[in-house]
Amino acid sequence: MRFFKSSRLSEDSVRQTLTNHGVAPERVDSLLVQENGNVTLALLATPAELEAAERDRYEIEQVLRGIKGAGDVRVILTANNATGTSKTPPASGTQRIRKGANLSGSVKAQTDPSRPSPGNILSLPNVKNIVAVASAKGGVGKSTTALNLAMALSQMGLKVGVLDADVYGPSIPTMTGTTDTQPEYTEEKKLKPVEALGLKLMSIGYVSDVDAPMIWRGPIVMSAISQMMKDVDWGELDLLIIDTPPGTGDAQLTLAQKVSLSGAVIVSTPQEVALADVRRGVAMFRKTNVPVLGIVENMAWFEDPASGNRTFIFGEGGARRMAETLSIPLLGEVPLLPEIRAAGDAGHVDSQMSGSRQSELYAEIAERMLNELANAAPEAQPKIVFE
Ligand SMILES: Nc1ncnc2c1ncn2[C@@H]1O[C@H](COP(=O)(O)OP(=O)(O)OP(=O)(O)O)[C@@H](O)[C@H]1O
Repeated sequence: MRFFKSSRLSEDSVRQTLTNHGVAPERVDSLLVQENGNVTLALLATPAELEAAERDRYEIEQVLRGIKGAGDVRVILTANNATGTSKTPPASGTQRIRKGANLSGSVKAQTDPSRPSPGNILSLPNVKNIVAVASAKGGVGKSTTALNLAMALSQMGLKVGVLDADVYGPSIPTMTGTTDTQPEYTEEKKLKPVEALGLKLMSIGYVSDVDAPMIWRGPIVMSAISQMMKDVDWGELDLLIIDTPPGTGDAQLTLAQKVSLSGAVIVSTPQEVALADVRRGVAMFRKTNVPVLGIVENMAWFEDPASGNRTFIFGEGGARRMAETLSIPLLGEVPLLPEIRAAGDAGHVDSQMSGSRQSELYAEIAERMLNELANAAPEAQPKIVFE
């Protein structure tokens, strides 16, 4: 899609208005003024100034809405890119922007006496369960697990959404072949999730320019995630799976504290060094009273396609032992399967699903996870009958 400067409302006049209201030009990360007067502005903010920046964001939105000729106005906060340099300005005649997101809306704040931060708990009224899929390290197959698990749950007849909150490397658009899809808006100016593979999908990759590596710290990660939760029209869902950013730092802790999670699934590879991280992940969720539904051991072994012989590249049974030690269920062991990698990279995760080894493995994992969820929060369960 190409955007052209408006004859009525120009980028220059918006910039001038911003300057008049004390917004330093270097804080403008990107600006889009569409022909119909819609304005989308990304403002730079550092984690330290986030609260004040949120107030600014609101005020600036009001000011821009007041300009003659302005249509929909969206102001979003963003972090500096890794080098601290601003991005290349748009070519003349057209204006480039992070994919625009209408990220204003409402979310029901819910108090939960069992959580350490009873204020600011984010829940979604029509979503029965929110489950985080987490890993202490990147690259262990967290997104692969989140997506395949979501698909297995959907194939059981549940309404499932996936929120790709892996701000460091959103991979759900690639894995679902939806990188070129831009979410549309509802009449209420909420983002419609992208629908693919029977799932409702939303990713930071749809609403942000992911070309530039970003520094995302806890508050900014949380701000992005809460915007993606509350400003997306998820509709009724039995389960929303959150593909979380890898790690056990402040970003993950904030997420565990502030999102009303029904539970967490931890993904790990089997080697000891990875398992040491699992302890930290489990401790973090336990500290925030989020039930750990279990561990998925990914890349558990390599299986020779010809002979069926297994090679335990990363060691054998590590996650099983760790699950026993920590008294959490082992939801499943997924071997290194070339078709899992190929399907994920090609954006055809569903191509191997029907009746395949992969589909059976993830169906078992999904079934165990639902059982754990039923134990953790029996009153919030989706109704499902196994035959
Ligand atoms: N069981 C598996 N067999 C074969 N390939 C796999 C398996 N699990 C994951 N992969 C591949 O490993 C790579 C990393 O997986 P994925 O993106 O899911 O990891 P991640 O933990 O989400 O990583 P990041 O944190 O960097 O996003 C992908 O190319 C994926 O297709």
